[in-house]
Amino acid sequence: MSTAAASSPASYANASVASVPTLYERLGGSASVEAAVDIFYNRIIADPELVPFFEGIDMKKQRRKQVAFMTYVFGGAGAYEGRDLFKAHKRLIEEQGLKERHFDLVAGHLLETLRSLNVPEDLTNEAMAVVATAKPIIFGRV
Ligand code: HEM
Repeated sequence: MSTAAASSPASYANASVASVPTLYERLGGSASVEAAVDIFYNRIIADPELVPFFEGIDMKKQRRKQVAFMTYVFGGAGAYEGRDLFKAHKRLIEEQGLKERHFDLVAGHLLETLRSLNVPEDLTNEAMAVVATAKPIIFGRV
């Protein structure tokens, strides 16, 4: 019954890759990630505890960098060309008092953003688990 192609390991692997969409695809692709990043930064700059860190930062560029980063970590792109997250936040830690507490506030804004977009809870949890992996990197614990 089975053809040579169907039973060959290579075609079997390809078929399974094609049928498992990435988190990026399941979230809705570029339009959804861009919408989420937009709301996310609007929330951050409206938060009095967080806005001081973004003083003097070009928010248009920042949004673009965050879209690129999230696209990558959610599986939508093969490469991330931005700065290493430890280096990108080093100045904030050393000179502006960035603490893990601020990270938790930022993560909370992402959670509320995804909820406000009615992203299903299982996808939201998956996205939050990916973002949590950034914490030890930013604070130099890896
Ligand atoms: C959820 C965790 C976080 C992620 C995934 C993240 C991601 C990023 C990325 C991708 C960049 C751009 C890197 C580049 O220049 O190529 C960046 C820069 C930056 N992030 Fe974060 N970040 C996170 C947490 C935070 C927190 C907690 C703060 C402050 C409250 C913050 C403030 C900033 C600022 C101010 C910059 C610009 C730094 C500069 O250009 O000198 N980030 N972040």
